[in-house]
Amino acid sequence: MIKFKNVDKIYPGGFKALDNINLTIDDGEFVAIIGRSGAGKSTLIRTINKMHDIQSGELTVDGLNVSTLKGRELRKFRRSIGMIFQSFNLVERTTVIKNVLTAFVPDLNPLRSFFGIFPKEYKLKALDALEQVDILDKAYARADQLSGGQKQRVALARTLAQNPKIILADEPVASLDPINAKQVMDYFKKINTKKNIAILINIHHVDLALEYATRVVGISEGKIVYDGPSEGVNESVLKTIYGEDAGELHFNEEE
Ligand SMILES: Nc1ncnc2c1ncn2[C@@H]1O[C@H](COP(=O)(O)OP(=O)(O)OP(=O)(O)O)[C@@H](O)[C@H]1O
Repeated sequence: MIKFKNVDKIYPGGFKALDNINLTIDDGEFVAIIGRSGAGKSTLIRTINKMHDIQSGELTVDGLNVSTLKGRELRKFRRSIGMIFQSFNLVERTTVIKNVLTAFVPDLNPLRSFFGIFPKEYKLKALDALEQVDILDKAYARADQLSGGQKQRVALARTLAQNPKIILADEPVASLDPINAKQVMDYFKKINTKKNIAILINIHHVDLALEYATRVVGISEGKIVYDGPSEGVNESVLKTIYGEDAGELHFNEEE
């Protein structure tokens, strides 16, 4: 369970990017975070694995106070939380399987890690993760030979290899065409339902957010202005989140 209690995030320079956030996310939920550019979506997601520190309030994950974590404890904590980025963050000039195997680097002794020697058990786990996102046939292809959608599936496999309880995804489909975007979203859904992994996804595509997430959190100027089921997101909610420009989203209540 992720719990924000009166959380503020203030960037150096004094900009308040999160303003009194109160939010509880249970195990296995699929939550989309939506809002205008600069609303604070990335900041919110990145406080959860302490990529960003908070300034006040309390943020806990399964009872652990995130602010107090450091060193080995923080590294262990981060391994239980997968992170997916818009830009995939793969090592392009190496194979797909080696990219997935990087998930196990923290488990290796330094010598094995230096030479990139992975025990068979880890290779089998990496292949299994690739199979879960149906990309096993590309295991020995170089990452730079894959399409954007395939790269994001490899990134998902690498995250799955970590055996996370939570996956944070920061605009994971923003650079994909609509077909690949839907395909990647299908894998998020599959992982969420089959493995009961909580998914928190920042997304600009409102249609995809409503189709895939069961819960939507709308952010505006660092504040939560909507938190409820996807079905509850109507035109007036979109106006609250996006302002009057929401009309341009062509939201259709009858869909
Ligand atoms: N390192 C930083 N230093 C100062 N201000 C920052 C920093 N990172 C983000 N901000 C500001 O905090 C606010 C929230 O940024 P954030 O990236 O969380 O927004 P976002 O909703 O994810 O936007 P986008 O959809 O464009 O990615 C923005 O006004 C941004 O300019």
